[in-house]
Amino acid sequence: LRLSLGLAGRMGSEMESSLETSFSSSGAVSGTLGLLPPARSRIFKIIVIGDSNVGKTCLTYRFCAGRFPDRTEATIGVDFRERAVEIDEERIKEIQLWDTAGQERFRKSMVQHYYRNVHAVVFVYDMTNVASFHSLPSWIEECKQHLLANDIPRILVGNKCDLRNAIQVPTDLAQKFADAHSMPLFETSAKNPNDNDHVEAIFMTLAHKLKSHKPLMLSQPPDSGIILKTEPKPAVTCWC
Ligand SMILES: Nc1nc2c(ncn2[C@@H]2O[C@H](COP(=O)(O)OP(=O)(O)OP(=O)(O)O)[C@@H](O)[C@H]2O)c(=O)[nH]1
Repeated sequence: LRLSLGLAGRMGSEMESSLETSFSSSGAVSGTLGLLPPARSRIFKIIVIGDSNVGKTCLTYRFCAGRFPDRTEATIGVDFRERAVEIDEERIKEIQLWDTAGQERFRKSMVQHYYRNVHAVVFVYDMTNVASFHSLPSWIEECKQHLLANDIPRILVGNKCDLRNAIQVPTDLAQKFADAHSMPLFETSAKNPNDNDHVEAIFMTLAHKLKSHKPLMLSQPPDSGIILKTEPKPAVTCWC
């Protein structure tokens, strides 16, 4: 299921408490999700941020659709992808991945919406592009500026590890950075699921960390799209 909201113009101030979403037949389809999720599902909102071209769309697609997309275009605004998962044999939870635009011109008007009611953040860099690694402090700074609580789980993901001969960011350097910012580091490939840390395992690890968080509530209006209503901020959870 892909919930698409590409244009800033569609995101008015009512977005603070609700998101009007629309279905896209061309989008990612969850392996376990029916056409409409059950009412009152638990939703974990995870934003995926990093420079343009690092592979945010491919990573979220890999997790939600189970494969590498045939082609991608620069994300405009934000794309949502969702997948229902079972955690510790508990009832189904919705993992909602916000695939944000890396290009400044495609994100600036809606950036404040990304950061509302976030449960976790995934910072992505491209292992074959050292500039995307050097940009990470500015992404961390952006989170700070949007008053993201310090205790919100964050992870660092180096993508494209399948391009072995082109690696520019050594693991030990990335590990030092991750340690300095108290984040776990994962190196992966959205393209080749057999390389290093599996995308599936990365997001499921995050979901396990989140399971004690207070959920967003989901309700279904009688004759329109789905409305996701936010509850008060999630309870504090330790990321350790
Ligand atoms: N070899 C390889 N290529 C990848 C991988 N992940 C993404 N790519 C390629 O990298 C390019 C950018 O991928 P996207 O997922 O669109 O990047 P993005 O970070 O979403 O970019 P923006 O939407 O502009 O922010 C595409 O050509 C992908 O095919 C990977 O794991 N390995």
